[in-house]
Amino acid sequence: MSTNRTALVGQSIASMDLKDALMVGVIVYACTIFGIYTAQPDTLSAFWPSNAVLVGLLLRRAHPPTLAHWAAAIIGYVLGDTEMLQSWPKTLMLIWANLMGVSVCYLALSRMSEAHRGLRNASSMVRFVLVVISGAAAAGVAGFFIHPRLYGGTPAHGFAFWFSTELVNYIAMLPVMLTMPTLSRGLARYKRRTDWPSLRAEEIAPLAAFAASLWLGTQLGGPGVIPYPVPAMLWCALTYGRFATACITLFFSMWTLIAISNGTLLIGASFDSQEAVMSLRVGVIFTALAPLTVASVMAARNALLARLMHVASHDSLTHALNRGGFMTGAEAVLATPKVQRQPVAVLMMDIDLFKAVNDNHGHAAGDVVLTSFAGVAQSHLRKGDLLGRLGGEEFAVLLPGCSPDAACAIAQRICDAFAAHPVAVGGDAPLHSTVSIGVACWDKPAIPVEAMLGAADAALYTAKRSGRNRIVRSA
Ligand SMILES: Nc1nc2c(ncn2[C@@H]2O[C@H](COP(=O)(O)OP(=O)(O)OP(=O)(O)O)[C@@H](O)[C@H]2O)c(=O)[nH]1
Repeated sequence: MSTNRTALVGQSIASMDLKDALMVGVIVYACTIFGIYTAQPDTLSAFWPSNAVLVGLLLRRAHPPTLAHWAAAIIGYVLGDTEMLQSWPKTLMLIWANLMGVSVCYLALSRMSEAHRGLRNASSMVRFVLVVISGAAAAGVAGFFIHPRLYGGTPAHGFAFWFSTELVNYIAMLPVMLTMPTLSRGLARYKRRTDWPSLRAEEIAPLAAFAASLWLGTQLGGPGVIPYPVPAMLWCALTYGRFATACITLFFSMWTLIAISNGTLLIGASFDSQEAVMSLRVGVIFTALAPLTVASVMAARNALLARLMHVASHDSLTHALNRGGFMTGAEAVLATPKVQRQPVAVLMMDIDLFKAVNDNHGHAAGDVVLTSFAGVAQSHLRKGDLLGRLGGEEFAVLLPGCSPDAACAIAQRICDAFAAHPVAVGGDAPLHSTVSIGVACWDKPAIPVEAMLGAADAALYTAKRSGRNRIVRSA
């Protein structure tokens, strides 16, 4: 039975791998065709996305690529190249050169941590640049041998040309591939209407400044116009995420190179020699590294800030909000226009005879009771409700948009569920603690949070005096 299931799982993984490999082959083929049709006759393509896209596709899989993926990629290259009716030796040499760079980049990046690969750490860009330099150098070695045979020139020129071309393609394309959110994560982020990006002036301004600086360059001309968009791109990097910045820098690189070659951007320099073209491409792409580095440092800073905010506003034992976090969160929730028009309720909850738990079973057992209670209470709350540990064994809940009847029902459910919840403490028999809850309700949030907590606390006091393990609603 289990052998059959293992065989079935194996079969389904194999069929998924095959579909996945097919997709890799199709994408490599499409990118190859794109690269070929943007090339000048009898020269290498200026923009060759296949290799960077292939590295990105292989890295973003949950599992390492199989032989089928590599075979599909090679078939994609071969089919793309046969469109050009090239000779077999030439096709094979070009594919070998492509795979040299792809395999070095893939191997180096797959050994990097997920955070570095997603350009989320302060030093990620330095590592990324070292990797793409290695990948471009591997392609350069291939160019050293095949360029003189295919396109003439010296081996050293072949190395320089392949190295610089691959460097440009990897730096322009790979950050987009590495930082692209998965479709499911991207959709999840914008599920609710309120999560959609608001078109506020401060959010549009960096992009507008970027567009304006590109336009200004076309109007003024001269060699100084290439870095005109840099301040706007840095502004974009400070405002938007890594993926948006990677897309903007890719656009900047492609726009600059294409606009110079078709005369839209007149920089007053001649690009008759291949050396001049190489110098321009590498210069443009290195300019694009600045905003990418800023976006990556910002991602690390934002993640650190989020961690610090969490630590500052949450209780480390129960992971509920601490007093400060609860008060700030409650004030923010109650200030939203929708909540201000709705009824609101506050629960004050205090674990009964908690001192006895500590005295009889030890402080560690008391901690387990506190954690269990927070878990039980949280499991009865909705997404917009707030749970806070105000101190010791005292917890509070804010229930926005909750009628008095619903608030009492929630409080009763928490009370009953905790009384029925056995708390395992070390080798001793499980403990059964109880909780007393004071409930206070308003038609709408007209008084400060402190006063709401005071009213619920008075009801809690009555619950304690009337025998504990019960809920009391404030008068
Ligand atoms: N284990 C543990 N105990 C804590 C923590 N914070 C406060 N306490 C203890 O919680 C106990 C609170 O006891 P009391 O305020 O007397 O209340 P009680 O025993 O629950 O009695 P009633 O509230 O009247 O039912 C004290 O013994 C505190 O030392 C904590 O983080 N962990």
